[in-house]
Amino acid sequence: MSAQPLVRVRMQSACQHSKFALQVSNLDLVLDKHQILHNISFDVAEGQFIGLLGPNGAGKSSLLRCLYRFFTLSSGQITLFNKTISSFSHNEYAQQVAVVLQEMPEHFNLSLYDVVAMGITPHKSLFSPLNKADHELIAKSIEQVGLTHKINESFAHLSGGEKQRALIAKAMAQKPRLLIMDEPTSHLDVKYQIQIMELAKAMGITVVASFHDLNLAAAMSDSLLVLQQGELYKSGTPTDVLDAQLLSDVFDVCAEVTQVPCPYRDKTHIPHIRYHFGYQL
Ligand SMILES: Nc1ncnc2c1ncn2[C@@H]1O[C@H](COP(=O)(O)OP(=O)(O)OP(=O)(O)O)[C@@H](O)[C@H]1O
Repeated sequence: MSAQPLVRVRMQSACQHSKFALQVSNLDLVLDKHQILHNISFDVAEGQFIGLLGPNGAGKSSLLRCLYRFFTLSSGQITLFNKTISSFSHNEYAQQVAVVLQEMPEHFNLSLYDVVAMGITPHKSLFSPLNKADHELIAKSIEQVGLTHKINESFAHLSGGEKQRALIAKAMAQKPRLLIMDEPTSHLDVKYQIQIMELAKAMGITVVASFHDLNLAAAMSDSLLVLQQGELYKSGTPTDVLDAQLLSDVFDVCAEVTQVPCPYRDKTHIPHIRYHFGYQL
């Protein structure tokens, strides 16, 4: 691995003076005596869309689990809007951070509507009923993911992709300031892979999302973080990060990288990867 010096990375190219949503400092994670993450530091400016990349086992889910407090750091610090994440109460954190995972939670007896309504819970006091604005927000969130026709169906009976879209709608109803997504498009057909990421982007909030589709990550992300063997290997804009050398060194594939116009940013280009096949020959 052509390791780069581990520097404190500031991902704020689009907005030099905005405040940081997230600051990760010298993060180490040790599980069962194994060092899973090592000395990870980066800052994310508010409103940035960050793509988290790396091969299988690189530590993407583990890093995201640290961000959403499923794992406790072995050392280092994470702050959300200048406040260390361990100092938030459970409810305060749920008001700020929504999480969409690739695993499906079991909601056996709930309708799609009920599941999306759960997104509003952190903002309601105990036993306070949903009001008209809440119902409108739930219906609008469901409409935005294209599931209005299934609104009263059992969540358990939805397809994998429909469940994933329902969980995005729940995150939208939650109105978070940070959205964490761990491979949220894994069950989706290609149209919804793009649409879900565009919906997340349109929320206008800070997003940290892991991807295996590098072209989708390049198109959606303001900045990329590349992990390898638990370390931050490279970071920067998609154009800075994704080149043939990195794809060979980190992902062990042979590919050609060209620059194509970016659908989201005028006059900018983003990398487009074309993989070469024939590894078994
Ligand atoms: N609870 C755990 N206990 C021990 N080791 C773990 C635990 N969770 C993850 N690991 C290990 O940490 C490493 C990183 O796993 P992680 O799931 O974070 O990788 P990833 O980049 O998300 O991989 P993938 O792309 O395959 O989902 C792996 O070697 C994994 O076996």
